[in-house]
Amino acid sequence: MSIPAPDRILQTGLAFWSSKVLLSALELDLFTELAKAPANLNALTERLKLHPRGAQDFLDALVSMGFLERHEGQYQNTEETALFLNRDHPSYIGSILELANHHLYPVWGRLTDAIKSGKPQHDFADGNEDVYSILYEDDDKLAQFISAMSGVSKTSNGCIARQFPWSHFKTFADIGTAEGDLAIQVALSHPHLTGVGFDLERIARFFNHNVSQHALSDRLHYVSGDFFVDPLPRADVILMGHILHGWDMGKKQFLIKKAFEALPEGGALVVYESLIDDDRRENTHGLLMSLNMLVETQGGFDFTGADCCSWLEAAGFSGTRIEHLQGADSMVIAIK
Ligand SMILES: C[S@@+](CC[C@H](N)C(=O)[O-])C[C@H]1O[C@@H](n2cnc3c(N)ncnc32)[C@H](O)[C@@H]1O
Repeated sequence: MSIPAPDRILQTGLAFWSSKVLLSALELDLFTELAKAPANLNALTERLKLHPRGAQDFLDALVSMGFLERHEGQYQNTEETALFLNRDHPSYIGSILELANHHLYPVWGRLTDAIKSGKPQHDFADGNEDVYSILYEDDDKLAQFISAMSGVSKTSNGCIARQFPWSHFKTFADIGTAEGDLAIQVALSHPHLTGVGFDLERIARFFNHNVSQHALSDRLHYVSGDFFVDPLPRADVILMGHILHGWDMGKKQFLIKKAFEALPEGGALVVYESLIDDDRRENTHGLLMSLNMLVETQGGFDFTGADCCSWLEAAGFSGTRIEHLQGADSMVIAIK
């Protein structure tokens, strides 16, 4: 009979150590600095303005975690960090980690209060404000959040562009598009499509800038609106990425109904999230994402594929099916 070991308990209980080392490395722009050229301890200590006391342990912790390499005293990025954590590289995904470092890390520090009270844990959480109206009051936080959305969604967006049967459709609308990464990836892969990004008015400049950088302004357009107030743009395919999980049950149903109304017969709704497995015991990321909605929003929660299919069918959709995208993300496809 094997005796249980405490290793996993300790690893999880202290996981914030390694998490914070990675987040601080990003905050210090270490990976971007090393993308210019490998450097030794002294050079990095000076360039990043580190105190000598912790510098070597910090850098070697990153080596041991597999985020840096060290050869003959010279530190350099790994293939992974060079690709994803160098701010100057097009595949940079660090913006979600920047959001985690500045915003989520302190808010998650109050998780116990959230679990006991059922309330979000921002400083403003006692009011009834929605998280966006507060986050978007500050230009820097807005820019960070919008770019973080592309960081967290980029890989799944690429899967949706490849996996969904786009050849059957001509138009699409991405609801809550942020800076339009999904719309751009879909349009780049399928030149016959035209699309709309729909989001709050304050996001327009981020979307338009991103779209023009990809020379897609002739096929992708922005429509400003509030999805709780304004009609959704009409299109053959409506996409909702990480939208429904941010809201309570009534608002989820309201948005699904609006999507149904905006689609033609035969049109498709694609909902994509970190769907929780139906038995609620395997997709840890999906379950933690739901707790993230607890600390972040007034009533949001994540859900299983079966939950989502049943809500879509209740709204009149048929032919619902679930397809895995990558990592913890899956999409639910439903036909009107
Ligand atoms: C969690 S982000 C998801 C962004 C993107 N779809 C993705 O998956 O990366 C939610 C998006 O919904 C937008 N949003 C929030 N409330 C909205 C509202 N009332 N009307 C329209 N868009 C809204 C936000 O501005 C944000 O871009």
